[in-house]
Amino acid sequence: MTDVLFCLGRLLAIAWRLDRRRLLVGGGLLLAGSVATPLVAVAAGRVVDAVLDGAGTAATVWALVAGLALTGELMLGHFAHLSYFALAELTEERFNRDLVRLVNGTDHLDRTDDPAFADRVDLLRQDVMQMRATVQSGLQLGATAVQVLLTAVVLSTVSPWLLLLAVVAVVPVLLGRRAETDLEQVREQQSPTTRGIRHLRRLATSPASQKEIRLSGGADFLLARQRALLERYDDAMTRADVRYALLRTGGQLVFGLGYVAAVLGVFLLASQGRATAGQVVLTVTLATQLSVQMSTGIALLGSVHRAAVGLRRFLAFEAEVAGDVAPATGVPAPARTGDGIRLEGVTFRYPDADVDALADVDLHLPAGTSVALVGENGAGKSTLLKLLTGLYRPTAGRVVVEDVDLADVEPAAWRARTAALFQDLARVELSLQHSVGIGRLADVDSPAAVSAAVARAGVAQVADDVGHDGVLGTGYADGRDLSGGQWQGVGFARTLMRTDPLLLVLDEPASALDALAEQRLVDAYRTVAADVAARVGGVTLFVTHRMSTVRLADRIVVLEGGRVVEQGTHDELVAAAGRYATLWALQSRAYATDD
Ligand SMILES: Nc1ncnc2c1ncn2[C@@H]1O[C@H](COP(=O)(O)OP(=O)(O)OP(=O)(O)O)[C@@H](O)[C@H]1O
Repeated sequence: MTDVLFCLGRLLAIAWRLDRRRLLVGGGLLLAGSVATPLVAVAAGRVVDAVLDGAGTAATVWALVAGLALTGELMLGHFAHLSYFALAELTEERFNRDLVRLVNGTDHLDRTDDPAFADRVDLLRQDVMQMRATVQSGLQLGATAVQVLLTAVVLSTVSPWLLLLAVVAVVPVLLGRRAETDLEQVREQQSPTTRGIRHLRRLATSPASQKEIRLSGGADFLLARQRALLERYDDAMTRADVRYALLRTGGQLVFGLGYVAAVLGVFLLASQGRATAGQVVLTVTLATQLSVQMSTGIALLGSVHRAAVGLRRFLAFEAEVAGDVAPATGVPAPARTGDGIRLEGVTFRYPDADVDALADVDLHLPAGTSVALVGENGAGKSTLLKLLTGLYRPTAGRVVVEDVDLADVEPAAWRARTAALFQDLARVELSLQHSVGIGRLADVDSPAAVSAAVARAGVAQVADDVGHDGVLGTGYADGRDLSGGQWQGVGFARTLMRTDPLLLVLDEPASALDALAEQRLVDAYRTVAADVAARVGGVTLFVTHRMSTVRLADRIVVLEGGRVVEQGTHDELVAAAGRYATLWALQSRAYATDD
């Protein structure tokens, strides 16, 4: 019960802050409506007694009271609904906003890569929907409690023994709550399965994967896997539903027996002349109402209880995120670098992985240089970039910028001084202005800043075709879809919104580009790298498998199995006749053969 009270207190306090007028109007109308139900029963009893006494006027007055109470109850309910519906919308919006902030609020990506984290976010989304309804449920629960209280008071005027009926009515409430808790537990245990079902559904229908699925004929395979998961989910939920139904039926049965005893008791009193016919009618009506009120109460309590579980989950998540956000250390990012960036004994292992993705890496990236990272698939190149951009924290060792450990630099300050284009770049389906502008929020609405970034990235043609207000992609509006290479170009422009990065990172920036576009990108990259180097001593780090581009770098670092195995200039590494020289020879030969 403490959970329910805590949840109601918290949500009503939020609703109070969001719109106290609506909360008061909705609550007030519901409370007024709750008086009407017992009043109808009292009036019905009085009508019967008045008719039996031959008191026509009294019968008419009480009949009018009953009619008015009934009409009032319906109308008040309707107007109350308008108020709490609007409140529910506001509450949902507020929690959704918080959720987006929290999911993006951690300083590091470590948990975002974790499937369990995705489960939790999925569940939190459902919790928000549940909490949306709870302001309404909470108010209705209050009104129902008042109804039950009034009903009990009126019943006690017939016989104090009838108060026992209200006590018996608590049994279904308790069993109902127990049933809800059990069901909620099973639902939570099943969340990896439901996530799997949703994932397979998305995989089979999303435009990104549709082509391959269709061509490979994989739809049946996905459907079969989805069916297997659905069966597992249905099995678990059916068992849980049966337990739920049994517990609730047990509770209702206890109340049913109490109800029968109460009605028989009043019949007995009437036969002894100790109760009037009107009181028999009153008891039968109120006892029936009590049953309805109690089951409404149980349902509402269940809904609030579920919301309470969700709210606890939400608050725990909020506290965790707060714990993950480094306290503002006050160490700002340096204005420019003279020494560059150093990795000292850096080791990194992904959560739940068995081996290190990077092991004991010592590396100096001198200020103002452009560095190419080379290595086979899985060598650790992208991981290194993620550590340098501060998205991950090293498991051991440190990244140092101008003698300051990156761990001590305020994450937001470091992020503001890094610009990155990752190979799994985000297709930001907004207007071109915002899709590019979001790269530097201060200039998100500045057409001049976006035009400059677009020009520097060499994708002015796309901007000319689409226009700044033209929507990119077809995800939410009738926008213009771009080719893979054009998306990459737009991503590059987004990266270049940051004009003074200490670290510019490009992970396979040309993987989707044709030869001409690649050349344009390489030219743009060289200009930008030189500019960044001259102005702030920034380091440009890029990953590419194309050796012709690698060759242009001031320095080349070769990674293998998470370790740095070679580094130097192109000429030095070719002369060393090691790993790099082999890769260079392989690609040169391929080009020579192509020729
Ligand atoms: N999110 C993750 N969770 C667990 N392991 C991961 C994750 N991302 C990468 N890895 C593993 O870490 C190692 C290094 O991966 P990384 O993506 O850094 O390689 P890469 O050199 O960039 O490869 P590629 O050239 O294919 O992009 C690989 O063994 C990979 O399987």
